[in-house]
Amino acid sequence: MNSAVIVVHGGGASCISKDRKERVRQGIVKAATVGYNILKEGGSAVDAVEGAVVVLEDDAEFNAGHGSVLNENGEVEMDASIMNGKDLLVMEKTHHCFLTDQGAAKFAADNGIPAIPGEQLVTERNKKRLEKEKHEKLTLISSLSLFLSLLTRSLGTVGAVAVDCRGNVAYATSTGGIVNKMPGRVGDTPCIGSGGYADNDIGAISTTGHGESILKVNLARLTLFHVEQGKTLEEAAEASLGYMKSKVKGVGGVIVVNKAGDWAVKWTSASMPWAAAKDGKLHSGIDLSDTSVTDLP
Ligand SMILES: CC(C)C[C@H](NC(=O)C[C@H](N)C(=O)O)C(=O)O
Repeated sequence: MNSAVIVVHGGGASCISKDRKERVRQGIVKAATVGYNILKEGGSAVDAVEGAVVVLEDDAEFNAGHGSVLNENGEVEMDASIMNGKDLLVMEKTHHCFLTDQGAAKFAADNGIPAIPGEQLVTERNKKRLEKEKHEKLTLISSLSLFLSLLTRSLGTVGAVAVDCRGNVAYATSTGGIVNKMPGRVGDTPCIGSGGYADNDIGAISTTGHGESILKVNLARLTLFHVEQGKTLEEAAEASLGYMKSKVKGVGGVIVVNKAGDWAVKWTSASMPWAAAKDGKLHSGIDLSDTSVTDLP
């Protein structure tokens, strides 16, 4: 029997205020705990990553589901993907890999998923964020302010990777994308190989960061390629994030697990809220300096 492992992330954040930090940590810990309990009850890795990501989608602190950032028109347009490492299956109820817009809405309705009006996902914080972004875009004069605005543009994409007791791995990633994006913009998050990847023979990974950069280097598959070549999860993550930075100046973060139950978290953004549950212990952190380990209930 494999030991169950789940790792979750809450995006590649920039500087988070102290009180928000606490709410973010609570959300991340809750998601990891929910996912871990699913695994402990014998649930599959796919069920665990889905359960963990749903917790974060419902939490308005994160840029996914309720609390998603807004596009140029002030609307929510979300991207998400999920994958089973057992058979590389992306969907359980269709053989297709991608569904968008009206087709996705019809598929959800046909499967009994209740429709929620887009406005219900819009929060005051994100309305303000869009206004600020639009204003800054008009007044940007120095490259420093451009850099700072890029750093704060989008934070709170969510993701999870897990190994279940049967040794299957899975990932799920979900996001509202980047604030003030063009309607119709598709990021890395729904794209298999960029927003994540899962293959029992290698491992599972979920990514966050500048979507256009992640897409250009296929960050998820690139990281697992390094694992296939014999690097440790940590070394592989460092190599792929380093490549993305040097090649396209993109920052981001990844969480990775393998069948053996090894796990790693790595980021080149200022910080990345994350939590990992394994062997009854919960590891979590936001900045490089604040990793903590506690016993799970
Ligand atoms: C500045 C970055 C590190 C923030 C990061 N953004 C995303 O992950 C966006 C997603 N990959 C996309 O492009 O649609 C976040 O949400 O935390």
